[in-house]
Amino acid sequence: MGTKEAEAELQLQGQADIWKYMFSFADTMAVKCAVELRIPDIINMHVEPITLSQIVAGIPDAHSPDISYLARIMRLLVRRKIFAAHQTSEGGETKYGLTHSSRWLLHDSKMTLAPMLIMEDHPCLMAPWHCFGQCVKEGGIAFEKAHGRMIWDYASVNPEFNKLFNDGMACTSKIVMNTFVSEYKDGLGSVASLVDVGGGTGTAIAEIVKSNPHIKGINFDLPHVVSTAPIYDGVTHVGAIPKETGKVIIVDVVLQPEGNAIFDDTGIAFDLLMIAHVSGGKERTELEWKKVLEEGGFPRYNIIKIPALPSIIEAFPK
Ligand SMILES: C[S@@+](CC[C@H](N)C(=O)[O-])C[C@H]1O[C@@H](n2cnc3c(N)ncnc32)[C@H](O)[C@@H]1O
Repeated sequence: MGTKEAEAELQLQGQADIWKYMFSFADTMAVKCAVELRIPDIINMHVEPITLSQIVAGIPDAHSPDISYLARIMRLLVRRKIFAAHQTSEGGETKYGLTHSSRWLLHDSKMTLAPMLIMEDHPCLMAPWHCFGQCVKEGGIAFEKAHGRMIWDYASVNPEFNKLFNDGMACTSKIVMNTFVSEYKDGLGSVASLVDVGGGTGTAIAEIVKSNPHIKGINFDLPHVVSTAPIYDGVTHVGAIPKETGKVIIVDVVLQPEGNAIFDDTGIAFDLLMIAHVSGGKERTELEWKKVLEEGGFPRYNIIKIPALPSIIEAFPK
């Protein structure tokens, strides 16, 4: 290929990339629609792949459904491997089944990302993403620019948002803790009491205590969050870290900006999420964690990689 043709090809690819990024949100909205309509649950209930009419028949309150819209949304979702399309016979109706991705979107499953997806893609939490330019130009907090107050204040006066947020966090915690308790057995053996700082409604500490009944669990969060938290055996509130024997166990992303592991891209997106939703929050590279921990009086640390988005960071006081 000559230089001119190669340049033209690169230009065309560049244009195609921009079209793709311009409409990346279409994937998000299509998945959100499927979760809102509980399509994964409807398919799961039937056990076997089902037709569009069967899907529509299972959608609650669909009084005058438009199946052609659903067909077009499903076409994209099949392309993205969220659902699998099965052609039963030549010219026969397509049937839709679950995939490894949509199994994570079942509402009534112990391990689900559905509440997190509904939360993150809610207009209220999407609005701050539109304020990034403003943040770069003048600093400040994206959520506050979009909603006039910080996220935790907003949640404290808006019970519906408080529930949306806490439910999203709780389902994510359950997934991460499932991996955490099996991958960090040794680290938990010697722990007598454990404080989850900013532990939300206590899902994480409850999961830890359930499989480690020797641990006294303490869930620490804001009053409007704790007041809606379920009661868990072995979990109470407030605590402190003993100087000599204590450690801080952090379960958070360790960014690998150049990395190619399966969660590395999502880690970078989570860092932007921190700009969008919280004040001063960020995801950190190992070097940044080291600095924060040293400044906080925890000069020794281990990073334990687990098969999950976050890693385990054990930090020990001087
Ligand atoms: C990103 S959420 C994490 C929730 C939980 N750790 C989880 O992973 O599911 C951050 C939590 O910090 C809590 N929080 C924010 N500021 C706080 C403060 N000053 N004191 C205690 N908790 C706080 C929020 O209410 C929220 O539940």
